[in-house]
Amino acid sequence: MAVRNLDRMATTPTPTAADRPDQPADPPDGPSAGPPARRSAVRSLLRLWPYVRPVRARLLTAAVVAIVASCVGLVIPLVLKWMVDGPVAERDPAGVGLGALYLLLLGLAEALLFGLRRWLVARPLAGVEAGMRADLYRHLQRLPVAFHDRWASGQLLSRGTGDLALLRMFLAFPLTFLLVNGVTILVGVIIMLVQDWALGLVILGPAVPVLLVCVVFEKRYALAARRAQDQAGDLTTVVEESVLGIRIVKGFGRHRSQARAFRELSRTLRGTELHKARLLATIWAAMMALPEVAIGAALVLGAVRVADGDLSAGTLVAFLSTALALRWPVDSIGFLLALSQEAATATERYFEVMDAEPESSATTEPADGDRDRGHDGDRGLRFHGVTFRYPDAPPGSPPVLDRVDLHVRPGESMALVGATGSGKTTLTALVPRLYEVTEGRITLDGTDIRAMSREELRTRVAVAFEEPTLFSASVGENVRMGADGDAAPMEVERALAVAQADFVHALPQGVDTQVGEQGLSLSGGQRQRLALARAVVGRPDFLVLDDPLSALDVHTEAAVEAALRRVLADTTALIVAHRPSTVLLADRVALLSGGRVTAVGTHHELLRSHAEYAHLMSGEEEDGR
Ligand SMILES: Nc1ncnc2c1ncn2[C@@H]1O[C@H](COP(=O)(O)OP(=O)(O)OP(=O)(O)O)[C@@H](O)[C@H]1O
Repeated sequence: MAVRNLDRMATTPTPTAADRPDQPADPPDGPSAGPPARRSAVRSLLRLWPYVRPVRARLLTAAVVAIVASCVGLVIPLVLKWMVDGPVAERDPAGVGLGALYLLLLGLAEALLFGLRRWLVARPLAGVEAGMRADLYRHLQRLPVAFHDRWASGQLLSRGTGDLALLRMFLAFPLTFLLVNGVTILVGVIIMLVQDWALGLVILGPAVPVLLVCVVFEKRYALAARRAQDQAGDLTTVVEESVLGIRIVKGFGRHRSQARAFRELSRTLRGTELHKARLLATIWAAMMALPEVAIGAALVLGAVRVADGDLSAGTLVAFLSTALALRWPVDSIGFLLALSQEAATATERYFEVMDAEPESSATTEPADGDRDRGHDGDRGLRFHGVTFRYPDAPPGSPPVLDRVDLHVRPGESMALVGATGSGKTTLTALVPRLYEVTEGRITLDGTDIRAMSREELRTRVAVAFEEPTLFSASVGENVRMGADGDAAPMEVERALAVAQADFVHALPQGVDTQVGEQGLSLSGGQRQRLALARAVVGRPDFLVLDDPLSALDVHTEAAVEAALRRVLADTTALIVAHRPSTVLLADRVALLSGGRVTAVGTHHELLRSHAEYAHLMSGEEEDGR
């Protein structure tokens, strides 16, 4: 199926956030889970509280330290006033020297306090980020396959990396500095009003237009930030698909079209980022220009009043120094608001995934029919009127599986045959509960699989798929994953022998050889055999194999089957098969057609009695002989 996905990727670009540049992008979580059209940034950010709670004391201390540091900065103008009206006016060099010493000490204290703040927050915030990332990863593992079918992996990756980094930055800077700057501005304004209330009012003049600009900016920036973050997720998806599908991209000469798709997405993202930059530039300009005009006006008015003798020169110096000291806290508000908006968006995107319902671990009561488990007719693997429709299938579309009845007897191996797209993979995916049946039930030795815990089910049922996924680990570790990682070396050897994976011993470090990302350094057949060894290492009662031997030559396949029969004589197996060679090795065959099992029998019986089966097998019948 992965190969199919890559094929699709190479030919049909999926719709992305970038295709909808005029709207905030919907998360790819189905129609109902889109972001609210208008949301409160504060409410979104409040959801971070459970993560911030454990480090709240540190954050609060850091904020207090920053406020003290900032207020220390505001004392400097008062020392200046004292110097200008005192020692400077009186031409007292010792007093000026003392004043300079005070200024130096105040500056030093301010710098040290800001340094202390950074030290206080660095470690706990790295912990918050790591904790959130661990929760996200854990949650992703628990989400049903249907969720992963719907979501582009790049969207998930970008949430686990870029968005979380944004959140750490928000907790380190904007969260603290919006508070620190707010308090600094308040204290500074009070100092200025106390110095001279008329000049203070002049300085306060631009407050109303600045507030209006902030409100408009906040709304627009929220939309732009959401769009940019979603588009970054789309871009990650394209990069990831191109890297994973590099063989198909190269094999089909798709590098130009992939490069074009990448360019288009990055151009769209660049456009959105420029839009954000323009919004940011506008608010910076407003936040810098308006207070600057007010300071200019206060300077003129103050100078006139000093000339008239209404105001002391020291007061004017102190007043203007305070106003200038407030410039950075005011100027940076736009930037801090922008970061806060991005953090609110990142929080929403994070919780869109975290809010998705995980696989339920609850078990249901066994149906009445399940109570007499062990009854001969019920033993083995049984499908009872199983109907299945994919969760994201269009409403009204016919089910993929329609009232399927099938009984694989204990110890029997049953081949599942059907035209491409007939639902074979889907049927096998229902046994380990990768998807839940829509109607009907599946029983293992008479027990409904929904009445078992997932752990129990996955101990009893092992699976291997046509496209084998190997993890970046040693061969042994990959195989042991089939037995909760605790299979003895003897068991691993046995499983490798069943899967005819003798090639492992010729690898540089034998079973300790690392296999690369997705085992790309091994051949398709070798990977399939390792995946099969992983499936059998735990000696499962039930084995579900989705055409896992397709890449093997007929002789190796026969050897694998013979070993499987010998070693796993008690195992009940359902094997999706395309080739007559595979089918011949099964005890019986079930034909899946039109979503139903239309015939069950031995290969030869079906060949004689069933035209569709004969037709399906005819393509390779000659080769199989
Ligand atoms: N995740 C999914 N979401 C929605 N529809 C799906 C999904 N996976 C498969 N389908 C659809 O379900 C139907 C059965 O697919 P399935 O993969 O089970 O067929 P198959 O018999 O295994 O085919 P093949 O022999 O080609 O592997 C197809 O029409 C397919 O498009």
